[in-house]
Amino acid sequence: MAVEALKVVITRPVTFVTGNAKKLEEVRAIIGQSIPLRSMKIDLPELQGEPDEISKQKARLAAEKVKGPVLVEDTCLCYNALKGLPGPYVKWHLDKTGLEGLNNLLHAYEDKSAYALCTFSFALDADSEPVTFNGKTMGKIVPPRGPKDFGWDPIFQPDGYEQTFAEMSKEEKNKISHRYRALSSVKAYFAESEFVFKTDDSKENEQNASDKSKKDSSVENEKGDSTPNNESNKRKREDDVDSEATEEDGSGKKANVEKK
Ligand SMILES: O=c1[nH]c(=O)c2ncn([C@@H]3O[C@H](COP(=O)(O)OP(=O)(O)OP(=O)(O)O)[C@@H](O)[C@H]3O)c2[nH]1
Ligand SMILES: [Mg+2]
Repeated sequence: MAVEALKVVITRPVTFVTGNAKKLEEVRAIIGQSIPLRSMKIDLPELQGEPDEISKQKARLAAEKVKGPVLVEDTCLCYNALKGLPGPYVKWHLDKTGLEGLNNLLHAYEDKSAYALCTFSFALDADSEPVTFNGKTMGKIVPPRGPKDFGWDPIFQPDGYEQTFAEMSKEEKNKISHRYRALSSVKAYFAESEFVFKTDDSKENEQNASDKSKKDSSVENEKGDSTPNNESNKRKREDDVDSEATEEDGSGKKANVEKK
């Protein structure tokens, strides 16, 4: 009885909210079946500040939209010579100046060391304080090598490896990446938590994932409003989540979280 009283029953899968299809791909590969998960494309605002606060605020905004349990993440690429910059602002550097620009930022410095940082936040609902999980991979910034299909992977060479993230197989990257490390903590948190998932619709959500004809939801079309330049908002980035990667039940149900 006492143990049951501590259980928190969650009746909907955790919604991973992102606008980035490549992130989603890696998150799915790393999480596997360990947590009931679906995804939703919402372009959350690009916030300023420290990584933990940015990630927590993303979770609060996502939980307000989803009205249920959410997982979000924010990724930083931090140069030691620049005291952690570009950090959370790497997306705009990449968009505006490309890989070459990201490389040139270190032109005047001998120290090319850097780290990739991933900060996940989980919020049970819009009223709960988000819980944050970090993962870091140390490495250095090098001239681009490898396929250019995901962000700054071609210029990041993790310590102890001769290859950049882009040159590695996905399986190899997912064993050592910032995202893998942060998700290890997320998985441990759920394994040790008082949460019990009773998600009748988990089958349905898996089907939605492979339903290629599923149309974009109204939530999906909501845009964050902090993009510094409308032009870059209009441009379809190759790593944007497309309708194929979107799973959304569109129910707008209230948070299905019962505290027993
Ligand atoms: O080479 C890479 N390897 C990675 O492992 C990785 N993870 C993220 N990124 C890029 O770094 C910026 C983070 O910004 P970010 O966290 O705000 O992401 P995002 O806006 O694309 O999606 P989201 O915020 O909707 O989840 C964006 O340009 C991402 O494309 C990566 N690039
Ligand atoms: Mg973002």
